[in-house]
Amino acid sequence: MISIPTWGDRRNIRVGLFGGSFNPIHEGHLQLANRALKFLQLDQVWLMVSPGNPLKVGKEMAPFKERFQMAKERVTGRKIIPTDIECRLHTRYSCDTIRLLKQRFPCCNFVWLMGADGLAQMALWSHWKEILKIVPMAVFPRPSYIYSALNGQAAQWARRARLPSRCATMLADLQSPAWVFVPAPENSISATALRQQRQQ
Ligand SMILES: Nc1ncnc2c1ncn2[C@@H]1O[C@H](COP(=O)(O)OP(=O)(O)OP(=O)(O)O)[C@@H](O)[C@H]1O
Ligand SMILES: O=C(O)c1ccc[n+]([C@@H]2O[C@H](COP(=O)([O-])O)[C@@H](O)[C@H]2O)c1
Repeated sequence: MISIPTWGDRRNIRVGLFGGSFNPIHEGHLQLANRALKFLQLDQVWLMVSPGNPLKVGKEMAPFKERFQMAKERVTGRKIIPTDIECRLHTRYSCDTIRLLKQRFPCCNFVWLMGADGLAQMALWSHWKEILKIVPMAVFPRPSYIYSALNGQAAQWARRARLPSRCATMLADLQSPAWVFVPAPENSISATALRQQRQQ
């Protein structure tokens, strides 16, 4: 269950929404979540284990329970919170998830977090333009995807909404569309490579 901290004062809490298959969770995911906490000055990152990426139907996928359990075991600390919220909301498409979360948690200012590969293929997502219009977004480098991310259809469509990385600390509080490409160390690890290693 997600517990929302309450501040004695005023402000909404800043939450990074980090969705993924996490099949399995790995160091690249944790690096991204930790970098987001610091660089965007977030209060929490919700690591939303996907019941099933709509673009990965038919691909090798461990059962949801197993992926969620691995995420809970791997994540330490209180700011990165593995959650099954998409199962609870009965959503699979990110746009539906974001719409519902914004309604249910008006005390939260959300930012969508993803690696460069996500932005590179975002134009294949359901209602991708609406996603860009309703939530600010932070994109993190991933080897071999940076060029396709920054030159892809989604980035080009939203090019006027791209802000310099020095704006990252206020991204959660900004009106969307707004997005930042976050400078961060690159890590070539992938869940695909880990699954292949296990099979050898
Ligand atoms: N090495 C990495 N560097 C930066 N971002 C990453 C990295 N690995 C995963 N991500 C990001 O984490 C999120 C969840 O990714 P996902 O669970 O699909 O992992 P993956 O390693 O890409 O899996 P697979 O190889 O099975 O496609 C996505 O936004 C993805 O861009
Ligand atoms: O909404 C969509 O159409 C959509 C299509 C592909 C991926 N996503 C989301 O993107 C996030 C990353 O997915 P994945 O499988 O690459 O880890 C996860 O939250 C998915 O639900 C969403």
